[in-house]
Amino acid sequence: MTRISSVSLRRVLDSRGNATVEADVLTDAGGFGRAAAPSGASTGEFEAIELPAQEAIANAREHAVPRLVDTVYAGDQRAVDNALRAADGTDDFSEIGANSAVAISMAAAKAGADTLGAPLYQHLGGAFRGDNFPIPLGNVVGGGEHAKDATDIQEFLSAPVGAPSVEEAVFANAAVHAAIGDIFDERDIGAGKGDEGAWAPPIDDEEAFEIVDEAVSQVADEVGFEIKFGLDMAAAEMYENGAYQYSDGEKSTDEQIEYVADLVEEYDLAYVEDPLDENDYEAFAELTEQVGDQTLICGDDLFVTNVSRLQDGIDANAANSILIKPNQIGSLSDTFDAIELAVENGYETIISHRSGETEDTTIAHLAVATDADYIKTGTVAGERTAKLNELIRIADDAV
Ligand SMILES: C=C(OP(=O)(O)O)C(=O)O
Ligand SMILES: [Mg+2]
Repeated sequence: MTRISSVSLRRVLDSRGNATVEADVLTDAGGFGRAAAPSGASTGEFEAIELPAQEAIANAREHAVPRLVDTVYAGDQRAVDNALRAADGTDDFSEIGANSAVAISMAAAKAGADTLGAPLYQHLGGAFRGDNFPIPLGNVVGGGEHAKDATDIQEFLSAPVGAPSVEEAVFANAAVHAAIGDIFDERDIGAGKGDEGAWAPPIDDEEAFEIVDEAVSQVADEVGFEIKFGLDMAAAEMYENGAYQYSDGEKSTDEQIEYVADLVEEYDLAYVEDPLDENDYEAFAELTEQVGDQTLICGDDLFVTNVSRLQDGIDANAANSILIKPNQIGSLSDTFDAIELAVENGYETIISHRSGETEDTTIAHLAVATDADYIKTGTVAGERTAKLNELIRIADDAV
């Protein structure tokens, strides 16, 4: 039986050294699941609410745990998530915290899988999943909200689109990261690392483009398959007083559209996330019209894994892909609903980590379970390699 027999919550560290919520769920039959909530730094305005960890834990213990224990079956994910929604009573999980909600939701899924003796990706995705793997987008250079005194653009992402296997793709991204480190050494550029393990160099975006382009071509030649790159511009963070604020001046919305369209052409970008402000569906639609047949225009802060915001985007023809972050919406059921709506409407899906992470590997399983096109989960750093290594294990039938 997958009936939940206990839910324990505790405060643990995330990769930035902040407190986050970890949940353990046990079932009558001895099934066990553990999951922890990640945390964003460049969060979207419309995300579900993350409460301070202790407050989220106290509120979830009072309101959510009694509704789950001895009542709900961990194998019935909708019932788990409906109980969390009912316990919370708000649209944005501001009562029990999206951090408690998502940790419990993911831990219950793992407990359900464990009770059934199935890997998580199979419990979530069914018997026919496990043969297709997402392309990992690997953050290799970055700045923005993730590192001070580095690039304006938040993330430069290696995209090994021609890799014959997920394992080779993961190693290609690590090789691009290493090649960039070598180029910095040659140019005497001292670079630290940002929150996600990407290089955080004190250079302008133009030089970063040149270096990433060189590293990607060099590694592609070495490995013998195509590697492109992409960006997370996190433009909502730059948008102030009606314009996009760069270190060397500001750009109007029209100038930003032109700038991004030119970058797509010049560097043959595979992917551009949040190139425009999170409230500007119209500008997203204009850019998608211009370059959407050449690249992925992805909504992260724009859609926040929320079906209603995604539906608005579909209606406006804004973007052609969606970033999926379970903690932006607070439950796996809501996450699946967003993925389903995206797929039905021809939007590609990119399952994503947050800048604050733990060793939790749920998103690797989620990507395989939903046959996602891409996964964005870093390149190096233990909390990132935890997910990448889990993908390699899934491909090797070793989970
Ligand atoms: C992973 C990201 O960063 P954060 O978690 O800080 O929102 C992102 O913006 O896509
Ligand atoms: Mg983003």
